[in-house]
Amino acid sequence: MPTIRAPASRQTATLQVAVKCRPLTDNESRRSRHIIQVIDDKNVAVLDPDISKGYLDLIQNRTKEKRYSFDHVYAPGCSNTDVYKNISPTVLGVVQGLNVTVFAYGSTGSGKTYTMVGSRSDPGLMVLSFRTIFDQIKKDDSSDTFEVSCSYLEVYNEVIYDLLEKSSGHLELREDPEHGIIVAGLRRIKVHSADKILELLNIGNSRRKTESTEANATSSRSHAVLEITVRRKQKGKYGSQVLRGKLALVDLAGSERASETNNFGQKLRDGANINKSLLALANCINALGKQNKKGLAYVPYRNSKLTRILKDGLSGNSRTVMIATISPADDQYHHTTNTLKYADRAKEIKTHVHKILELSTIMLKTTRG
Ligand SMILES: Nc1ncnc2c1ncn2[C@@H]1O[C@H](COP(=O)(O)OP(=O)(O)OP(=O)(O)O)[C@@H](O)[C@H]1O
Repeated sequence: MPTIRAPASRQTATLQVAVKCRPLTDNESRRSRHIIQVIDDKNVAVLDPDISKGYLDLIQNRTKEKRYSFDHVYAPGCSNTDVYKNISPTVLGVVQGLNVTVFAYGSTGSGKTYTMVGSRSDPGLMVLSFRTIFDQIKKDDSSDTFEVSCSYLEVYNEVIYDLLEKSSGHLELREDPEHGIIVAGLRRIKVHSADKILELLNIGNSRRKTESTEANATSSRSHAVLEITVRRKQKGKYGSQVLRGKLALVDLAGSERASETNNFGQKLRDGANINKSLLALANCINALGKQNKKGLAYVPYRNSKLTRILKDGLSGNSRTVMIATISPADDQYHHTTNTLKYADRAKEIKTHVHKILELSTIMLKTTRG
């Protein structure tokens, strides 16, 4: 169906960046020190992992302690619901025809899957998002009608698979003049309740490639993208128009150092491919951050499937939230500061948000007269 942009609603948005620190795991509590100090709901310090340094080192700047500021900082005691409370208004833009992207970024074992998928007692952002979308639709007292559909894919070793297909073949990315980057042949299922999406999410997650690595017992070896599309049909004086909003929820695979995971063979190759796409993502974040500070810079989206899929979320028509996940353990200092460095750069990224209107057949007939 042909689409047009709604020019009146076009606005610039800044990427919203939040940091979530998980608690020490039981294993870590025995061998690691907690080095994350959440100063307040916007500021966080990573303490020097070397405890031999004292006050004098600190004032003479000989310490590796680092401080950062973000839109939100969540301490280890915070639940996924606490995180969701602050992003819920953004997520609900999807019911008004806006595109929204939420992604978790962090090293292996830092809590990305926990944040996006969660557990029964602490549901993650994917589950909380689609529950509130359906609640919002139920509460809507206009005469608009809604159609919700969902797709779920993974990028594993630079190959795209449909997580909603039992034995999915390799899927290809295509550039569509109206819809931007699309995944050809990806199944999109119409859903009428949050429970149905939860069922699809669980089926998809059971098909996701996970492995036990030294760094995380159930490490995600693929990047997963759950996409929820809401088509809102509005009846007006001159026929009807359809607003189309899209919510992309992304759980990235963890970046890791081969030397730390003790992987070899296939696992090592997986790790290299995961790192390749995460490096491409980091390079895009770098370039986009520079672009907003110093003007135009080349952004290498085409270097990986992941960055092509995330292109809209990173600079195009999307309100975007990045949740940087970190571990509080002292032996993760380098991973943590690396994650926070990219999160800090991502704060500079701007997107350009506008509603997408689909021209309905009624309207086309009217305009064709
Ligand atoms: N907020 C939290 N509260 C309690 N446990 C948590 C929390 N966040 C993460 N964990 C635990 O930490 C471990 C690693 O988390 P998770 O699997 O989400 O990491 P990940 O970043 O997705 O890792 P990978 O990239 O390897 O897939 C899991 O055992 C998880 O249950």
